[in-house]
Amino acid sequence: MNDIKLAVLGGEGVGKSALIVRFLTRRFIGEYASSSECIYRKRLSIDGRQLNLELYDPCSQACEGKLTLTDQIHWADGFIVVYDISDRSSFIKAKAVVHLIRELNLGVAKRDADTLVFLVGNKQDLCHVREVRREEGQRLAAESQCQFYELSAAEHYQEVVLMFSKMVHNASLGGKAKERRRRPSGSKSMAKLINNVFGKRRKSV
Ligand SMILES: Nc1nc2c(ncn2[C@@H]2O[C@H](COP(=O)(O)OP(=O)(O)OP(=O)(O)O)[C@@H](O)[C@H]2O)c(=O)[nH]1
Repeated sequence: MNDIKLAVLGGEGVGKSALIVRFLTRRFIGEYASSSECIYRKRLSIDGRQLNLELYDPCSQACEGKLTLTDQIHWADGFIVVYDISDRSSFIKAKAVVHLIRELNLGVAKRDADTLVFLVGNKQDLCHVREVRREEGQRLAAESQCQFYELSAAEHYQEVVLMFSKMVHNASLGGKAKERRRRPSGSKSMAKLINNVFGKRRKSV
């Protein structure tokens, strides 16, 4: 069975957990416990093949044993780099992350380079307070050979699922045999994820 490892990266509060939880549970919850990094696991069937999906959700705050960004990049097969369209500083951070991925992935085959980094402008529902134009995201994606999405974890369930499904599909075709840096701890089962979302959320919506 194939293992697919995806890292959802980006600045603080851009909606990384919201996107992951939306994809895994269909739900959008206003606030998430985010004091620790974690890996969510899910079994998927894509094109008739069974896959073990691991989704890495980093913790933006300093926490013990936290993977460095470089470690995160080495660990993953594919990257979803998220910014918040209503926060320019998050776009600058996303740009830096994309550039670092490109620097560290110089040896990756061109086909993989094109398909395995997605740039995602989240919180499209906040377009009335937009600070990053859609064209800027598109330009960065084109310059950096990423696929571009602008969507809202809060309002666009179908788009979120499509985006993750496309990435899983691309990563499953990548057939990567690269050395993986496995994390023995810090993983969460679906039960724990649901507990995290519903039992420990910081505040309700
Ligand atoms: N309006 C709106 N708010 C969103 C959306 N996605 C996430 N949020 C909100 O943005 C805030 C941060 O969301 P998180 O999912 O915790 O973001 P994160 O990137 O995981 O945060 P850290 O782990 O702390 O870096 C929360 O208040 C979410 O409710 C969205 O699509 N639209």
